[in-house]
Amino acid sequence: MNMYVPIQGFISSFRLLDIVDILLVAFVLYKLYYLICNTRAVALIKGLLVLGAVTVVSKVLDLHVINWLLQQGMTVILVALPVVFQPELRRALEQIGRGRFLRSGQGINTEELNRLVEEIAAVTESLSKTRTGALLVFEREVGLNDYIDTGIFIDGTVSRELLGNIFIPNTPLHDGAVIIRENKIMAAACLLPLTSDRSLSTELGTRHRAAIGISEMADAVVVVVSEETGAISYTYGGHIYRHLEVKSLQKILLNFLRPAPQGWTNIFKWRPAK
Ligand SMILES: Nc1ncnc2c1ncn2[C@@H]1O[C@H](COP(=O)(O)OP(=O)(O)OP(=O)(O)O)[C@@H](O)[C@H]1O
Repeated sequence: MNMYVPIQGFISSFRLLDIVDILLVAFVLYKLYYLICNTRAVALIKGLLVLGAVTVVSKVLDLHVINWLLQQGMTVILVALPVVFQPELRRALEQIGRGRFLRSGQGINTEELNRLVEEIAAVTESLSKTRTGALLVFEREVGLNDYIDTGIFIDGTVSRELLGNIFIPNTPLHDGAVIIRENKIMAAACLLPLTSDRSLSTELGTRHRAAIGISEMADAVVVVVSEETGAISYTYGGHIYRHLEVKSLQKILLNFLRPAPQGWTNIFKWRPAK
């Protein structure tokens, strides 16, 4: 039998639409990768891959009992997934619903971004020196209107003076978080969800737990200044990165908030901020 016949058959039946089909699947997989990278879901996927590999090996070796147990376990895991990963699923659906899944552009230009980051660096440095507690949430693709609604609406351009004023202790706006959208302070004194992660250091109180909590629910990047130590930290994807220098914070913010390249041609060149 000629072994090239199936390949020839495959090539001759290949249509232009199949290329479109493959490109679409590649695009959706790429976007899904962006949604889950730097989240808890990565560890889960690794776990599922290991379980899948063990299931295949047990099937090949005819280990009936182990194979049966693994298959039953898989069913339970698949049913439990939507419950455990409700925040991630909600985030994914929100992005699709807001049309962001297909959008690569953001509303802030490089000049505005540089100014924003300068202002944030200046105010963070001064808050850190005076040991004034602060919580700054930078909205990215996932909308934070639910949390903006819990605070006091401001809608003012970001400046070191305005932010410095907001966080003066014992004033009405200092308690809670400031939420920033592009280069606007949308609201202050916002209430954020606390993380339920029990493995966190006991040094971290509610301010830091709120910063981690919101970063689990959305793709926001959050800057925290500790009232107790003046230490600067940021959170993203449910992780906290502590004791930052102002210079590193500037680089991190530039990276996270930089405008994405515009247009379809650049969509595959774009990389999620790490
Ligand atoms: N759910 C929340 N959402 C927004 N802000 C919160 C929330 N819970 C607490 N905060 C802020 O954190 C402050 C309390 O900080 P706390 O001392 O418990 O935290 P911490 O992580 O130890 O921070 P610090 O190092 O600054 O003391 C509150 O006054 C309030 O401003």
